[in-house]
Amino acid sequence: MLTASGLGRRFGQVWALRDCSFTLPEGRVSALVGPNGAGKSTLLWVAAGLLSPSEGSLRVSGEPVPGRIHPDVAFLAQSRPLYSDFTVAETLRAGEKLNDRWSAEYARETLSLLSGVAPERKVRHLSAGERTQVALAVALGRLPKLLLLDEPLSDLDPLARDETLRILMTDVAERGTTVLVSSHLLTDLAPVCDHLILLDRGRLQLAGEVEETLQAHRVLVGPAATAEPATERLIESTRTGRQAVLLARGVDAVPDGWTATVPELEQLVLSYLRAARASARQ
Ligand SMILES: Nc1ncnc2c1ncn2[C@@H]1O[C@H](COP(=O)(O)OP(=O)(O)OP(=O)(O)O)[C@@H](O)[C@H]1O
Repeated sequence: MLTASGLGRRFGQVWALRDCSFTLPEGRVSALVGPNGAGKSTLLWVAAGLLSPSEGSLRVSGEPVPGRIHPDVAFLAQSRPLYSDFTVAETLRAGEKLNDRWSAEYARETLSLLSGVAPERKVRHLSAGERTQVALAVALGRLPKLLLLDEPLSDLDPLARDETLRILMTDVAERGTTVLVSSHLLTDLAPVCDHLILLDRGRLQLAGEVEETLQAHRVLVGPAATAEPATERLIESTRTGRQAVLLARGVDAVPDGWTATVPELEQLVLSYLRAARASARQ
């Protein structure tokens, strides 16, 4: 559905995105994670066709992304661009006029499942969370094949967050939508995402199936005084008193006195980010 090859985007001298190659699995939810300034929004803008790549290429359904939003794609930008003078009902009507493919019923239903923002309310009077919900309803009303969401959960209360994730899962299950969603709220996202893209300072740190990626790693805990177990790649090693805790990829044998467990998603992501930070400081 979405394939990036050697993708990069530069703003002046700064590369916001560099040498990114990955393929998003169709009909699945992919989480796009990374610290502030990692390049997540830039990647979503390029994927939406609203920002051109400085190098490499990006294809949606096998075709190069045009310099405008593709009819099969819906993008929820972080700024939630909506006309502030419109009411919610006028916003949904505009969606109908501006899109060849549009389901007024689906947009209305999404909105009512979320918060039931009254249709006569002006967009400029909505709270940040209510704007997000209207923007999400507009995005889904386009019946996209690829849904790009930039921090959709950030200003939602826990109930709306839960409902949003439920709506996304239903959409993926019933319409086979491919979703790429950026978020700092990894704990919320973990139960719904099948695929992970981890960015740091514009570079891809990890890209792959969540379960496969977790199973390829181990958290090793053992006595700090003994030799570290042999691993294919040591990501992070920390020592607290007499105990050593390692996160590693490709662990064949676990020596006596050591334990090995599969990491949690959040633990894996944090280890990769700390390791990338440490190597950048050297
Ligand atoms: N229009 C722009 N002009 C100049 N620099 C930009 C522009 N947009 C982004 N950048 C820079 O590109 C880098 C990546 O920014 P981006 O917004 O993509 O990160 P992000 O991962 O979405 O961050 P956050 O989690 O804080 O939203 C940052 O260093 C940012 O300052």
